[in-house]
Amino acid sequence: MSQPANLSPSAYLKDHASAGRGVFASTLIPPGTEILNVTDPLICIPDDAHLDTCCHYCMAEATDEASSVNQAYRPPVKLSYCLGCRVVKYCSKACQTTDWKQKSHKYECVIYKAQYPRVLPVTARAILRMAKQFLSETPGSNIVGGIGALKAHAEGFVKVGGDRWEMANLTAKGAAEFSKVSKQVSFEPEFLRDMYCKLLINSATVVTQTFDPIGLCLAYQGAMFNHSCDPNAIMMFDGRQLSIRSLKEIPKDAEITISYIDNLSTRKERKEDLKSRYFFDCACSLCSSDVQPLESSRCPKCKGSIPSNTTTCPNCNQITPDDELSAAIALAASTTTQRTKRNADKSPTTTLKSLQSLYSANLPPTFPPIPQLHQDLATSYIDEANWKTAFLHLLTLYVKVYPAVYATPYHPVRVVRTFTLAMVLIQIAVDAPEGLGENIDFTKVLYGLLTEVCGNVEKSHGGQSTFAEVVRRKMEEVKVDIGIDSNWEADKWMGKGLRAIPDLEGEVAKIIKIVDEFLETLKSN
Ligand SMILES: C[S@@+](CC[C@H](N)C(=O)[O-])C[C@H]1O[C@@H](n2cnc3c(N)ncnc32)[C@H](O)[C@@H]1O
Repeated sequence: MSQPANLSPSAYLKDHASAGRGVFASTLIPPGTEILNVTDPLICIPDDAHLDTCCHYCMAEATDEASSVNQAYRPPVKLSYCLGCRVVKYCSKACQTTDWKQKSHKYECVIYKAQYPRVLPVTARAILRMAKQFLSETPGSNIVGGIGALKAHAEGFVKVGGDRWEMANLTAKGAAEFSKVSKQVSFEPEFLRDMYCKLLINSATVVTQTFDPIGLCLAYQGAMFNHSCDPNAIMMFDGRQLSIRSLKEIPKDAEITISYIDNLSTRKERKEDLKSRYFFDCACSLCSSDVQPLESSRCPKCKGSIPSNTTTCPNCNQITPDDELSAAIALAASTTTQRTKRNADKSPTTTLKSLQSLYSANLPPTFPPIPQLHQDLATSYIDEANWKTAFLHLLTLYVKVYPAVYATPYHPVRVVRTFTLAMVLIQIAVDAPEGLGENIDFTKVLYGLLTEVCGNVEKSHGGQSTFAEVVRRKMEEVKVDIGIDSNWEADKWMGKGLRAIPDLEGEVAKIIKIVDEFLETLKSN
């Protein structure tokens, strides 16, 4: 089987027993290794919500739109419309020229202009770009071979029918119709429908370095990796550059897997999601296991953890009545359904009420969707500059959730969220340090959090990444601002986490107390 050029020599492509092609380790791969790097994915474009705020080529966010973390330390980005269509924007002439010549904006521009002020949805924009690039290449080229080999699951789409199949037909028909204004080439709906199916099965959401979704990407090299709910690698983005990095040590000849979905969900939800979106029954090691760590419940008597496959507490032998447990689990499932509905009420008041109900039903902080609700609330409170409340939700995740769900301290999501926690702490220290439980030594905790982030960022994001640069600069700034005492050598504990720093024992105990008290208030409300 021919090997993609961008794949590291430590990985190889081969046919999998039950999942088509897959990528395998040709040697033992240490954690934090870059396995794939694609600087120029076939398609990488802003989604509908970010057409106005991201460069259509490099995906840079306009300065005033970027989240505070992304905005912190990079040159200001100003976007200007393409004067042809007035739909897409660029941060520089260079990006505009490359997109025009190499990425087929020259082709799209007239189509977008003809539809203006209506804007084509991201899937229609993506399939036109995909089809154009496919037809512009000579047969046998990498692009033609790459797109040709992608799974389409057309029979799956037909069989499922309903909304998804209707959407495939509608999008393809619409895009084919729009393409008729081009003097270069127009497409048949059936061809575009095939592209649409391939896009849905093989594309990924482009995220910022802090994991905020901004666009849609199709890189046939990245689409060769199969899924696991307990993946050993992760797909990341730095602008339009896609990489796949190992999350743990991967033994020689083991399959390298990424996760296609939100892993912080129950087995039932994960399996349903994978079946309906990717047409396979997940039989990964986690789905096959009797015990689902996130679905452990909490013993009402001793507060210990009860594994998901029993109702008896292994610690005190208390038996939780079956109906009590089933009611709590059903409440969690309906909260997830409600949260993921397109038009759901996402206000902090409603989210907080849901969170309080789940805690009142005696579920632990790791039970889905409790982590997601804390994250949703933290995001809303950050937007409102309500730093203290945001801090309490982020701190709960930091203390109670991340160590359980992201086993390694260098998991990129854990590192990014720890950085956000540190940034929020800075705001509190600046605005109003009093009134947060017992007085924490903000300086030490902040420096401790940043040493943790700095020590892990090489493995999580790569030392050359934009995020690593942001983190290093922030650390230098904080060192100067707080006048680091040269006797206090926190650098020694770089990357090990707050708990490992002896000087911080007292502060860590205070933090845990703050979180425990916060959870009690949520439960009793
Ligand atoms: C993005 S592609 C992955 C590469 C694919 N195996 C190939 O041959 O091109 C996604 C498709 O691969 C298959 N797949 C991925 N992970 C799988 C898994 N854990 N078990 C079974 N099939 C899987 C499914 O058919 C899914 O729709």
